[in-house]
Order: sequence, then structure tokens, then C-alpha cells
Amino acid sequence: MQSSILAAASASRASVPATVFSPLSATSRPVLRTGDIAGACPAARAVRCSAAEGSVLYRLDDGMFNSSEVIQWESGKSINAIAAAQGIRIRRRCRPRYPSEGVGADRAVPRNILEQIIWDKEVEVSQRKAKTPLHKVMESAEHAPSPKDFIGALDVARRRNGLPALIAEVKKASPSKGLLREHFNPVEIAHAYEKNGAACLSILTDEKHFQGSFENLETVRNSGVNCPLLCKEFVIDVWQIYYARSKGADAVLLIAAVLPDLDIKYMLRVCRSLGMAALVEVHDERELDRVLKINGVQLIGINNRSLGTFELDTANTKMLLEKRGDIIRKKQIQVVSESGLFTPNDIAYVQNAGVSAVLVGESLLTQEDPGRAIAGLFGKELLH
Ligand SMILES: O=P(O)(O)OC[C@@H](O)[C@@H](O)c1c[nH]c2ccccc12
Repeated sequence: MQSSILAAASASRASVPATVFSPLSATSRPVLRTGDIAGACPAARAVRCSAAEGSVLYRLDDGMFNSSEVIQWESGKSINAIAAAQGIRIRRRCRPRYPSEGVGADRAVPRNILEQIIWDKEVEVSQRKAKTPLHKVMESAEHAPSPKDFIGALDVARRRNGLPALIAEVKKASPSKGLLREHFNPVEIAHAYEKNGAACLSILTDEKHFQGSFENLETVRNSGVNCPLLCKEFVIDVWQIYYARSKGADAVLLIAAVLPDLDIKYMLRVCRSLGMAALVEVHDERELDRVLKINGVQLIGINNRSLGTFELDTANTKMLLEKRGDIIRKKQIQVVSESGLFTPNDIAYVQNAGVSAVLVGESLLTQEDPGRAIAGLFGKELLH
């Protein structure tokens, strides 16, 4: 990144911890972000970025303003206020500890499961970063097996079968369904999916709520499967993208319900610089409209399930494509219908709605043979 960081803070702010977010930087320098406040940010002093280069400074207030919020320097707004203005209901805590460990107002209660997951993730990421700083993860990302073409694999599979391409999910459990599979061998499942025509695989890496792991991602990558791999994670920090790449991921999920526009833009640049694809997930019209305004989005996932309420409705894919199909086609964006697909009728329904791919977990994983279950889901064997 080219941005020069100018030490230009007033003396009264000299001890204010701050982090720098550089939306226009590619990747080359470690980027300090809000999560760095957790402690792994020795350079975090009052610093200022060149606005002309598009850099934005966030700082943790020292009590002169609002003591619990992270502030974006240029606008003076808290990151939660910026997110809320974009319709994002998930609040960020930017704390290095679990909410239950706090006292008084600090002992916050999450509004829904997605907020809970994100608050847990903030703690997890800050701990992981303290152990393995960004520059180390960037270095191992450089030595990872070279990235595979995730979107290209979807194209090839769709043309070959005349059906939406399958991204088959390796997921042991979920907050909405509990344990999906007692006997869970990620490598076995991944190979069965590939053998039965999956174009790409999605590997859950969240441990706390989905019983996944980065070890699963790495083991599947090293087990000889050829399918490109999506790291199914709750990304809140670019550190996680480099980490995913270092474990062999070819794509990551970016959830619009969690990430403000600037984060999505910046994370897309990081993905591009690493040769990875990004699946940008939306659930409603407002999120879709935000994402359609961001340049460079190639793949949008429409989640039929609300991550806040678990409500499931496959008509969501159809409804959003009816409303915004024209602009999606004009921009040549591919759409993936996610969640709650069980039968050939479901597949035909979202195919008619205009999707290029489907992301399926539960209906395959709850069957004895998840590989063979693919032919049942599509109503015919997929070629591969
Ligand atoms: O198991 P299902 O209903 O087939 O859904 C798969 C996938 O869409 C779902 O796991 C998912 C979609 N978006 C997510 C975001 C995080 C975790 C999980 C997800």
C-alpha cells in the first residue's frame, strides 16, 4: 500500500489507541483494523492517514467522546453508526473479550444469533491475531497451494449439466439445526461430493457455532480433491482472508448483513490480490442494492435463510431476482441460491428464477451417503 501514515496527532490524543483501515490498499503492507485494538497493535498511536489516498483512520476513543465506540476519523462517526446508516443491524463491539465477562453496561446482550456469532468472532479473531500476527499470515498465504478458479469451475459445471452448478457444503452442525451428522469425516464427504459432480465445496470453519475448523479446510485441500474450496466463515477482518488462503481456500464468504460497504470493497480487493473469489451474501433487497453498487462483485449469494431469525423461504431467491435480475444480468454477476434446497423441484424453481449455482448442505449431509444424495437432489446424476 502506498499510503503514507503521518504522525499528526495532537498531544492530548497521543495515547489514544488507533487502528488504520486502508480501503484502497492492495495488500502489501499489514493493515491495522478495528480488531487490532485488542492489543496486537503496538503501532496504534494517534496516527493520521492521507485522505487523498483513500485511507481512513479508526480510533478508539479515550473518553473525550464516547468511550466505548470505535470512531472513523474523517467522519467522526462510530463504525456502528456507519453500519446502521447502511441498514446493518449487527453491532460490533470491537472488544477483546466476551460480552459476558464485562460488567455494567459493558455486559452486553446480543440481539440475535448472528450478532452473538459476530461478537464471539471478534474475540476469536483478536486471540488468533495475537498468536499469529498479520505479516506472518500473509507470508504463509504466499506459500499456500495456488488458488483454483472458483467461478470458472461453476461455469464449466453449469454448462456441462444444463443445471445450476453445485457448491456442496461440508458442515457438521448449525445453530438452526443442531448436529447434522454423527459420523462426520470431512475428507470422506468432500471426495464423495466431488465424485458425484459437485463443482465446488464449501467448508465451514467456524468452531463455536458450526463445529467446523480451519484444520478441516486444510485437510480437505491436502487430501487430493480438485474442487475449488470456499472458506465458510464469518469474516470481519482481512486477517481471516489471508488465513483462509494460507489454509488453501480459493474463495471466501462476505456477509453484507455484517460488513459495511467500505469493508466489502476493501475485502474484495484483498481477495483479488490473492487470486481468490468472493461470494457476497445478501438476504434482502436493501443488502442486494448495496452490493450491486459495489464495483467488482462477480458472485452474489442469496441466502434463503435469515441468519438473524433462521426463517427459511426459497421464494426469497425468486423475489430478489424478479426485482433486480435486469441489473444483475447487465453486470454479468452470477447468483448462487443458498440454503433450504431439498428436492429436484427446489432446484428447478431457483434455476427458473435465474441462478447459476446452488449452495447445499443439510439435504446432503443428513443422508447416509452424501455423495449419492446429489443425484437425488438434482433428479439425475451430475457429470463431472
Ligand atoms: O444447510 P443448507 O440449508 O443447505 O444451507 C447451506 C448454506 O447455505 C448455509 O450453511 C449458509 C448460508 N450462508 C451462511 C453463512 C454462514 C454459515 C452458514 C451459511
